[in-house]
Amino acid sequence: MKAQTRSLQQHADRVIQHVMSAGADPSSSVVHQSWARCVNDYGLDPGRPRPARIVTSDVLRVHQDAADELLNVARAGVTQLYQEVAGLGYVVLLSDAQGVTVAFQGDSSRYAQLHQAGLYLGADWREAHAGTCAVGTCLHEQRALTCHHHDHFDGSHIHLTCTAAPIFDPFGQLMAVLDISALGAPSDRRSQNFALHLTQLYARLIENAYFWRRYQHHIIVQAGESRELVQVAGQYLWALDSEGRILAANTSARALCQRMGGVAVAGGYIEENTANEGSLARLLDCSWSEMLRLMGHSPLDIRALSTVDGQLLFARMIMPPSPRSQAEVLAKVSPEAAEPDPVREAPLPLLDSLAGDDPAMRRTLTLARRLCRRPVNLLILGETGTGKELLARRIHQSGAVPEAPFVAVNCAAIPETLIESELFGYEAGAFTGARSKGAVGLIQQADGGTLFLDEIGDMPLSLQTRLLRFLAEGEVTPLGARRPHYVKCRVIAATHCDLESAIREGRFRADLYYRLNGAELLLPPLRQRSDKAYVIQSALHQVCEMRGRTSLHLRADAMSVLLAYEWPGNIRQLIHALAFAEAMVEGDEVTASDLPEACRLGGHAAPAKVSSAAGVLGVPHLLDGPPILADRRLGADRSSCSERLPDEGELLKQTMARCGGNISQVARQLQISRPTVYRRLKKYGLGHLHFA
Ligand SMILES: Nc1ncnc2c1ncn2[C@@H]1O[C@H](COP(=O)(O)OP(=O)(O)OP(=O)(O)O)[C@@H](O)[C@H]1O
Repeated sequence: MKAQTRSLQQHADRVIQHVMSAGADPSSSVVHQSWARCVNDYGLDPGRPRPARIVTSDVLRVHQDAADELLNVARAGVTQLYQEVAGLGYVVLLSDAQGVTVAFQGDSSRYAQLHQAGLYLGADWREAHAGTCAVGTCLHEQRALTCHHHDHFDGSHIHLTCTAAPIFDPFGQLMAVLDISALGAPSDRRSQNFALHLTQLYARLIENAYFWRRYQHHIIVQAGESRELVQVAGQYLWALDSEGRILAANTSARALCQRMGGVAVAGGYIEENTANEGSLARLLDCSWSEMLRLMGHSPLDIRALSTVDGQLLFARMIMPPSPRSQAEVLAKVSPEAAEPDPVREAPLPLLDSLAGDDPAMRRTLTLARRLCRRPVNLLILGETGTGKELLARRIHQSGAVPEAPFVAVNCAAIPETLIESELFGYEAGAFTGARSKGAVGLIQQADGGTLFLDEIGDMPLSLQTRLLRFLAEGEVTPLGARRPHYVKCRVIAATHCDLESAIREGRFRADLYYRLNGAELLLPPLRQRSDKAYVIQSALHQVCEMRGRTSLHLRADAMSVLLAYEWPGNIRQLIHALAFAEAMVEGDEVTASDLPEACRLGGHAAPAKVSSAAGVLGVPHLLDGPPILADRRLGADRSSCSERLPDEGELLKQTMARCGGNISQVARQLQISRPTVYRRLKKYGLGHLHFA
């Protein structure tokens, strides 16, 4: 016992001595830098060993739910790795990006001992709690490492040997850490070299399995350095859209991109030649049509291609499975199995591309995919700017009749006095001010298609009753008309309001709520999405298209700012911020200083709760898609909320300068009317400046 205490004390003294003399010297080893963090940043004391922290089962479930999509593929990898190393006394842990062990395999006869050592399901291995350790330090360093015996900071871990490797998502964000640990091992750390290789190998295996699953409905190009092995071990993976643009890449492929032509993969995400303008053709020195010709017919067609810097690669292309060819195969086995479920089987890229790996979004999109061709009304819930209207449009476009009308109505933007005539239409002379020929209502215009009722929570009670009648009976009687019209359309309603409290407070009819709510689709706020990097790249792509840019990419510092910001105005605000940066940037590389001040200062504003037809916060509201129909008809100015916003004047000035003072061009670029350009020039005192 005494000897053990003495050994712990010696370890603690050694750690402290080292931290005192070398501090956080960046040239020191990974382990020593971690020791310095433990003392200086986390206030840990090596002389006071801490018991392992195992989170409660409720907390564990939350972590496991969040990692659900990864766990579905990773569990098999954990089990297989365990089978390889169990005989050598190792256990296997998979921890999430917060350091909590979400999957575990170990010798059940030693569970008590393993539990005490923290080698257990639910163990929290963050550096800030556990000190220097393989999982925690790997999370910090984002690279594979071994933490052997006295490398550990905490004296209670010095008998362990642990090796961990990071698992990244297809955008380079760290998702999880795979670890193998043993309670005892030879003192020579070289005994762990093999463990390091094996853990890295399995981390890549899990990462790639996740990639394949995530992009199973996309074109995938797989490449490797050996023709014989490419099918089983082609280490480079790219997911592509139908134009050959890179949507995502695995770790090896991202590293290859980085090496080539100055393509930066800062922070792990794909930039420049890839996600934006970027096509695989620019990396592989072969046109997209040529690639399709050579490899597009069968995954067995393996072709030798050269990278633009001359490296020889063998590649094959895997097309997304087509429901028809699957049906043909199935028909040979069992005729009834050949009946395809058109919704579940068909790839629906319009829906799928709305999200990366965020579990909440994937759940929403799975539901949307199942329901898009079924005649059910849908209710979309989410804060302002989270993409409710876009999701509604994509559901419509993925439906059975995409060419049918999609009619969008913003219930909050239409004055109460006009909403009835706008929705239901009116006969000639139905009321004072009515057009002489009457007008077809918006509901009738949606016949055969989709009626999108945005901000349904703001619909006046009297109108709710009429809407309910339409939903129940399919009848629309225009004002002043004697006979009803029969209209068949799907209704998708959306709101940021809590409709259940509105019902309790008598502001919303419960029966209407149930009629509208065939299924509920939840859109998480951007700040909670784990696929922020994906959304940022999609938004950047959108801005490039709107502005006619062929290449624009984000430098690492800009990406860090965008990832760290809270986005109270959600994706709409993000798009405005990127549009602002596009106007500010010199050249093709957006840096942090090109972004609006609100983002750079790292504002952590409260989430937007209020109803607002325009976006809120920080950046002007200039770039929405086509204004919704009801707004257009009523001439509503959706950008009116932006009057308060600080960066609008600067953006206007920049755009004026870029367009040489051509007002029509400025109006087009900012997607506002010419009178609004003049109004804003006056407002910001820019009217007197000459931009030509
Ligand atoms: N997944 C996405 N990827 C890229 N852009 C998106 C995505 N979702 C939404 N957007 C863009 O964000 C902006 C806001 O989206 P949208 O108008 O659909 O939000 P909303 O929730 O309906 O907003 P509001 O509640 O204010 O009506 C649009 O420009 C839209 O194109």
